[in-house]
Amino acid sequence: MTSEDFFKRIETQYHNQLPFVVYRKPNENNIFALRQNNTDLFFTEDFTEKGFVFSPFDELDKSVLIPTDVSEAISTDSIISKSYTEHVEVSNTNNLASSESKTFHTNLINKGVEAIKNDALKKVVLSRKENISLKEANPITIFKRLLNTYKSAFVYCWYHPKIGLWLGATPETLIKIEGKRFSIMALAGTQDFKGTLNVVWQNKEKQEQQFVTDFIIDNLKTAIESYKVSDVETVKAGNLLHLKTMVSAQLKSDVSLKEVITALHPTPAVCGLPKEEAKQFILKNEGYNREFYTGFLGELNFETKVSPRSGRRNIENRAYTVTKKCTQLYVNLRCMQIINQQAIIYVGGGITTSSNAESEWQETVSKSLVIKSVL
Ligand SMILES: C=C(O[C@@H]1C=C(C(=O)O)C=C[C@H]1O)C(=O)O
Repeated sequence: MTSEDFFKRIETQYHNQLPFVVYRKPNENNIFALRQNNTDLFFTEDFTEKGFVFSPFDELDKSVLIPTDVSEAISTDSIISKSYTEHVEVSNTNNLASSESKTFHTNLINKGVEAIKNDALKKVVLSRKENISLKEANPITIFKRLLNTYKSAFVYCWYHPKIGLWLGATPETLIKIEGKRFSIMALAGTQDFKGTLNVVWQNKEKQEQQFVTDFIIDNLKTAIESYKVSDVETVKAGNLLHLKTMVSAQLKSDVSLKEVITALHPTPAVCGLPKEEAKQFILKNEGYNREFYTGFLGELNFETKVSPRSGRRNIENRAYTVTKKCTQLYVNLRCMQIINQQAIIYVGGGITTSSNAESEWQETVSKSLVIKSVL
């Protein structure tokens, strides 16, 4: 489908207030969309359903599903758009609120550090939201800018008339599962990108990233056959750098996707350690509802044709190509919600015993630029 037709269909869907999701996976060209043909609100019961899942931070809240069987699936392989370079004017009307917001956030961070020093927590990810007034708020235009700006992110725009409209460009994969093989990303630690990947990381960042890797292994130990952990790598995400490792493993045959997701989400990359205590600290102290920020989203139980990994490439062998269930979920970071003429941007960072409130505040400011730069 041409990109004009593709985006026309998305615009029509939005205009008719029907649910849809449009997205592009990291470093890929194809842009996919699901257009739901009614306004019903569907939820996943046990993650055996097929569709695009949109899950909140608090796992006690329900995960929304755009089921494939009531949706039209469309795709295009490029974005050719006249409008994406138009600049939407931003007027930041909350400069006053911003100094209040800084005081609130730095106090929150100090409270987090105190809880860690008192041994109530080991790590906690603390966040805030920021409102920006938009003069023009066409989400499809903003989505195209995100596509053009963040090639290595998972870029999406998700809409349901009964929930709202979310957009984002996240650098973080929660999990990829193909059959019983899976990989999980442990991403944490942040510094500004200053032209090179060759940078020095402080112990604070190394430690907070290690917490995430250890958590993944500890929590999945009984569910997996064996596992491999990659070396720690510095990766670029927009104007920022993070530390990343990949954990790959084979799931035991009797383990369900629901068990894996329950064991993982929310990871210490977005919540903290111990998980339940950190979550309670967040719910009690952040002073707002994260909703879908730091939740996860993506393709649930999509069918993909997989060829055998080795063996002779002959016709006989090709007959063995199998259809496997594939799930690719991303953590909902570097995201915003659009309500009327307002963009609500969500940003946070990991707090450990050696966190400094001023630099943690600055980190959220840098993270907010990922989204602000396309508004
Ligand atoms: C919480 C966010 O990001 C997470 C926190 C990070 C950190 O504390 O360094 C880095 C990447 C993400 O795991 C966010 O972007 O809002």
